[in-house]
Amino acid sequence: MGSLQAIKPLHTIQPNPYTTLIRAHILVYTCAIAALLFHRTRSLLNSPTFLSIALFIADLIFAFLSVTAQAFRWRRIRRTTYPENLAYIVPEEELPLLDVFVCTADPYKEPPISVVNTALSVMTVFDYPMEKMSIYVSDDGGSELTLFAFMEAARFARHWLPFCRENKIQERCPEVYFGSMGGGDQSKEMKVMYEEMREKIEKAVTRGRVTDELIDDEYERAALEKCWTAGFTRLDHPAVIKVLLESSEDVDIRGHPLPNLVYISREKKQGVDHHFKGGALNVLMRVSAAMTNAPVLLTLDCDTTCNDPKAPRRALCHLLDPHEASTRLAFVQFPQRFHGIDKDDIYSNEVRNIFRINPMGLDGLGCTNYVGTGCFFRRRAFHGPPSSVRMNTIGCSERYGKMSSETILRMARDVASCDYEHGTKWGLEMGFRYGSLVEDMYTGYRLNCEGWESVFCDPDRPSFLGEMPPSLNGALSMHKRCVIGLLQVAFSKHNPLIYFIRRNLIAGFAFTHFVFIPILGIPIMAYAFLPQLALLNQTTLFPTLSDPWFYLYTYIFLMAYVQDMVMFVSVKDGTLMKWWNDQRIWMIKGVTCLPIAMLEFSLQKIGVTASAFLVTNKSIDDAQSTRYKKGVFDFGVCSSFFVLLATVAILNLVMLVVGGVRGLMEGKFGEVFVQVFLCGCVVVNCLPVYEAMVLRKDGGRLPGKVKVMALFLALGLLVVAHFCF
Ligand SMILES: O=c1ccn([C@@H]2O[C@H](COP(=O)(O)OP(=O)(O)O[C@H]3O[C@H](CO)[C@@H](O)[C@H](O)[C@H]3O)[C@@H](O)[C@H]2O)c(=O)[nH]1
Ligand SMILES: [Mn+2]
Repeated sequence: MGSLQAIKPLHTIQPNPYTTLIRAHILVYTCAIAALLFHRTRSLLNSPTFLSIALFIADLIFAFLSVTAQAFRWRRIRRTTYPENLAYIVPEEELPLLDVFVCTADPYKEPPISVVNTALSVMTVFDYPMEKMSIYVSDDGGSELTLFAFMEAARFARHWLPFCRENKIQERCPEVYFGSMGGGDQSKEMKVMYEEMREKIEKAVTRGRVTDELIDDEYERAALEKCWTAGFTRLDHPAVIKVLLESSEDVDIRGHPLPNLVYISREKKQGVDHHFKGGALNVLMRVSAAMTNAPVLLTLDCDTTCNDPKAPRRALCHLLDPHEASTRLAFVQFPQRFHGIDKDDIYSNEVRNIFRINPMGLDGLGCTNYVGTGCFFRRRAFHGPPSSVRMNTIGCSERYGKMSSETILRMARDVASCDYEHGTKWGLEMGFRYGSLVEDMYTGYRLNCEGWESVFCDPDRPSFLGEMPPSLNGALSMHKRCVIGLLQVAFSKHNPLIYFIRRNLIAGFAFTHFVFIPILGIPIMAYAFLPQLALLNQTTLFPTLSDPWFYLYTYIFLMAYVQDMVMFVSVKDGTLMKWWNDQRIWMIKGVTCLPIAMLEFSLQKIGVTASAFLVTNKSIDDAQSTRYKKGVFDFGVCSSFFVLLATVAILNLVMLVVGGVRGLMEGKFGEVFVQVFLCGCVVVNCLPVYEAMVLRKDGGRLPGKVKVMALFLALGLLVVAHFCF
C-alpha cells in the first residue's frame, strides 16, 4: 500500500508558504498588545475613573480575543484530494454504503419543494452507486405537506434519474436545471413533469393541507390518512416512518436501481425536551442504523444542494486512506457556501471567517469544526473515543433485510420515540451532543476532545451550496441564535479554556477564541459609546498625537485590520469590497446581536427564559430580494437590532461634529484626535443607516418608530453623560 500511495496519492497538504513570517508577526503583535495593556494599567492606576475602568475592561477583552485569534494563523494549510485515485485503493463494488441525512423543521419557513430539491440533488449530482445511497429525511415540522412532497418526489425520481443519466445532466438539482435553461425537446417533457409536481406541492402548502384532488392514488391517500389523524399536532404526535423508495425493489423507468428514500418524523410529546436539530439527527442515526447502517454519513440542511459529483469520493479519499492516521478521522467538512449572494455581499452572508478562513487554521491543527451541513462522518465516531472502538478500515456493513418489513419498521419507530434516549448516553457521550444551539460546532468540538480528528475540504468548485437570508434582520437574528449557542459552550463544563487547552495548546486557543467571540459585544459597545460620550465634556482618554504611545495604538489598530483583510482576500473570490462590507457587518453585529444575545443568554442562565432554536426563514419576499440583488440595505422592520444601530449612528454623527469642531476651534485637536477618529470610523460604516433614515422612500427604509426611539435613546445618553462624566 505504502508505495502505491506514494505514486497515487489520495490527498496532499500544502502548508501556507508564509508560515514563518506569520509566526514572527504573531510574536511581535502579541508583544505590542502586552505593551498596550501595560500602558493601560499604568494610566488606570493614575486616574481610576468609571470611564478608564470600563475602557480597560474593554481592552482586556480585545486583547484576549486578539491573542487567541492568532491560533488560527499558526499553521494554515490547504488540501487537495485526488478522487480519481480512489479506485486504486477500493474497487467500485467495495465502496462503502452512504447514509444521507436531510433535516427540515417547518414547511412554511422551509418550502417542501426546496427540501425535495435537496434530496433530488443528492441522487442526481453525486457520482456514486445509487444502490449504496440512502436518503433519510427528518421532518421536525411533523407535516403532511412534507410527506406529500416526498411521495411526489419519489415518483418523479423514477423519471428524473434516467433522464439525467441519459442526457449527462449531472451537476444540478431540478430547480436549477429547469430555471437556467429553456431546454431542448427532450427536456420539455421532464420540465412539464417537474412543474406539475412543483405546482401540486405549492398548492398544498398555500392551502395548508393536502386536499383531495391533489392526491393521485390510494397509496398516498392511505399514507396521509392513516398518520395525520385527529389530535396530531406538530408538537404532539407519534413517530411517522415511511419507506418511500427501497433500493432492493424500486427501479426507475429504465429498470435501474434507485437509492433508498425514507421519511421520518420522530415522536413528539408536549413537555419533553426534543433537543432541536441535534435530537433529530440522533433519531436519523438510529433509524438508519436499523435499516442500512452505512459506515459513512452525510448531514445536510434542507437548503443545501449538492454541486460536486465527486464530493463523496473526496471525503472517502480521507476516510479510506490506508495510513494509520485516517483511523482517527471522524469527519470531513466541506465549507458552507451559498448561492444567490449579491456581488459585494453587503450582509457578509458568506461568513468567510467562520466557514472558510478559520477552518483552514483549525485544519492545520488537526481539528476543523463541524458546521452543520455538507459534512461526511464516520458513523463509529459517534459511539465513543477512537481508542474505545475497533480500528479497521471502513468496509461495507451488512443490511438487516427488507427495510419496509414490519419488524424493521417497528424497531425504527421504537428508536424514534421520545423516551428512547432516557437513561442512555445519547446526546451526552454518544451521537450529536445536546446543550448548545450550535449543536454542530459543539458536537465537532466534543469529538475533537475525545481524540478524534477532522479535516477541512474546500475545493475551488463549491461542493455544496446553501442559502442565506437576504435581509439584514434575518442575518442578524440567525447570528444571534448562533452566538447564544456559542455562549452556552463557553460557559459549560466542556469550555475549551479548561477542557481542551491541556490537550492541544494552540487548538485550545483557537476553540477558546471561537466560543468567546460573543463577548466582543462588550468592547465594541464600549468603543461605540464611551469615547464619544466623553468628548462631550472633552475628557481625553487616549494618547495625544504627540505622545509616542500613540504609535503603538496606531500599529495595533492598523494591524488588526490589515491581518483581517489579508486573510479575507487570500481565500478565493475575496474582494476588497466584500471585505469592507464584512468589517461593517462585524461592527453592526457588535452593537446589535452580540449585546442582545448576551442579555438573552444571561436571562436563560438565571432561568427567566428558555432557549429556543428559531429556524431561519428560507422563503423569500420579492421586494426584499430585489433590493438585495441591487446591494441596497434592508432596514424595513421594527427590530430592536435597528434601534440600537440607529442610536449608535446618531450619537457618533453628533459627536463627530461636536468633537471635531470644538477640537479645531479650541486648538486641542491632538488631544481628542483618537476619539474623533473613532466617531469617524463608525459614521463611515453607518452611511447606509443615515441614508435609510432620511433619504430613502422604499420599503427598506428605517421605520419611523425605530428612528424616534433611537433619537430619544441617543438624547438620553447625551444627557446622562453630560452629568456623569
Ligand atoms: O428543531 C429543529 C430546528 C432545526 N432543524 C433543521 O436544522 C437545519 C438548520 O436550521 P436553520 O435554521 O436553517 O439553521 P441555519 O440558520 O442555516 O444555521 C446554521 O447554524 C445551525 C446551528 O449552529 C446549524 O445547525 C446549521 O447547519 C447552520 O447552517 C435546518 O435544516 C432545519 O430544518 C431541525 O431539524 N429541527
Ligand atoms: Mn443554513
